[in-house]
Amino acid sequence: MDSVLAPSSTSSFSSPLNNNNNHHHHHNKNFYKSNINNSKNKSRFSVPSSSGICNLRKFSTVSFGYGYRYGCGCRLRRSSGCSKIHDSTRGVMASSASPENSKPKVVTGPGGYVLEDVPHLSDYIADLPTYPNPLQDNPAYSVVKQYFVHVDDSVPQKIVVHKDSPRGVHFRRAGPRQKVYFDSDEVHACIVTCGGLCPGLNTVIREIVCGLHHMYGVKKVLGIDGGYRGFYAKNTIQLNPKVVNDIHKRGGTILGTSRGGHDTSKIVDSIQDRGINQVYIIGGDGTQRGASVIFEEIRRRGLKVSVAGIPKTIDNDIPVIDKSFGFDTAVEEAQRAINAAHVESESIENGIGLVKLMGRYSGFIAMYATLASRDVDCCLIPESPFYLEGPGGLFEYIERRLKENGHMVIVIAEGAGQELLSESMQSMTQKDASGNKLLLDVGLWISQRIKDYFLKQRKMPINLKYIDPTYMIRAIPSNASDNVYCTLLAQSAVHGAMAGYTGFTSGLVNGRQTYIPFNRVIEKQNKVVITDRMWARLLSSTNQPSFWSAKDVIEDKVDGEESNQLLDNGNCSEESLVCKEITN
Ligand SMILES: Nc1ncnc2c1ncn2[C@@H]1O[C@H](COP(=O)(O)OP(=O)(O)O)[C@@H](O)[C@H]1O
Ligand SMILES: O=P(O)(O)OC[C@H]1O[C@](O)(COP(=O)(O)O)[C@@H](O)[C@@H]1O
Ligand SMILES: [Mg+2]
Repeated sequence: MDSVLAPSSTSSFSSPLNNNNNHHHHHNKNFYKSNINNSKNKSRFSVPSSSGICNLRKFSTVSFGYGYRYGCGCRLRRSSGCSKIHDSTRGVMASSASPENSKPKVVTGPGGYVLEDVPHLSDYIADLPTYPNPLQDNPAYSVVKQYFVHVDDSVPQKIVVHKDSPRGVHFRRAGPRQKVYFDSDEVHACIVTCGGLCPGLNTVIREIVCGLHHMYGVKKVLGIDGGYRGFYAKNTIQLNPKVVNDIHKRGGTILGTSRGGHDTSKIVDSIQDRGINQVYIIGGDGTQRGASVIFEEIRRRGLKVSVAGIPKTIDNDIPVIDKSFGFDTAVEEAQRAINAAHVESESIENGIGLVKLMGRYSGFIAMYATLASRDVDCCLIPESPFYLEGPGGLFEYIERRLKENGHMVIVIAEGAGQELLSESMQSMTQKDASGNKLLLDVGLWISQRIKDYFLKQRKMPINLKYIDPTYMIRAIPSNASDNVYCTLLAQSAVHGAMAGYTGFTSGLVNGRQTYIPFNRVIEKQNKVVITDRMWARLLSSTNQPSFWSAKDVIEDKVDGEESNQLLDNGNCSEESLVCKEITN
């Protein structure tokens, strides 16, 4: 690595990698106190409240960059006794700290090597003490040849390269570090789950709690009830290995979830008030956006609080990562609905089995469920516009399949054909509490259109059975492979937070666990690329029309340059998940 292009914009930048010689502070419980007292703004820290002086030993946060930012774990802060001091402190912080967001940390090296690094607490807090990683005394890990991840280990985003290709973008490899930035007793972690359900949420919760407890001896873990708003509007739940022991066998999230309710300053106030110093945020694209602004506010206040995201999305629409947890489970569960549709349609004359699957903007579940099943004759996804009437349209294809085969199965993603629906129904302006567009039910709509066309227009008897298993798929526990995947994601997040990294999402890139900066997971959406080989495989397995005219194909070949470029820069391998990152 030869240069840091854009380190954090805070006053002091010290690489976490070079900062391993501070462990002489180990067990110095008065560390914060002594350093605060050494600060040139020392007088600010001894303002008495009506209930006495706040216990400096309880301070969970320090920053020396501006000399007078601090946080406090004191429970009295919201009470009349302490609020004046703390509120005024927030005022001071707001006026003194840099208002702009942190800049991406990019490190370059020889041969076109680029590391898109994640922030570290030491980027904005000077002289943080480090401690030996407690894992080195863990008997389970004593057999591991290489205990700790090398400080320079990184994972390439693109693994298909040419002889002369530059080394390209890399992400920091996840895993335990030799030195950690939290003493076990000092850690007060919290976990929150936001957005829609996804198989595996409980496994991630379980493994964060057990990982913190068993690997790092952390005892204080708080569950935030009901998503982001739970930080300031709900009770919390104490979590320990006993409480979470068998939750991975249940669907949903034991913590509850919600959409909307993201109030950054109330959330960060709550984090500060409770003395929380590690925040684990499990959720989809919206949640990671929320996590990113929470991180920025925490950094702005100079708090020693690590923010770690774990990407959750049943739709698999988060970019960079190979695939999201719960996706395999969803594809597997979708087989049951597709099988039912097949059995039903096969058993009656001109039977049509129609299955709606989730996928708001990305049709991965529908595509993979179709490819896995082999009973599907047509798969409709949001990325591939289709039309109903006329040559090359859906109705013509249905009629042909019924004549050839006597029955057919159609899989449709919930976000497919929305533009056709909005033409015939009122426009889609409604949004959910998080600001996501509320979709019209494409399954009911298309069922009706098919029935009207064949029964009324063509006077051809058909039997259509519509199955909507969407919430049944989302609500089940994760399968075996997702359980293992969830464990790795959760443990990686724990290792990262303990090592002082922050503002990162834990994710699988080319089969290796990495830390990805928030900006990379929130800037785009992962989409099926319909001009790539995986969609061609699907078309050839179903024999469905592409719904593309020759003109469209030629036009797309011209536009295609862009998507190929995206593919090159993206995580997508044509042999695994074929995808495209689009800008929101
Ligand atoms: N741009 C944003 N900034 C801050 N918070 C957001 C943003 N988008 C969504 N959120 C919050 O993230 C949470 C989950 O978002 P949502 O879109 O419902 O689900 P998901 O995270 O699964 O995509 C909600 O509480 C929502 O308020
Ligand atoms: O009815 P809800 O809970 O809003 O969920 C429906 C949506 O949730 C999803 O599963 C995606 O949810 P997320 O954005 O939370 O990942 C979509 O497929 C679907 O449109
Ligand atoms: Mg989402």
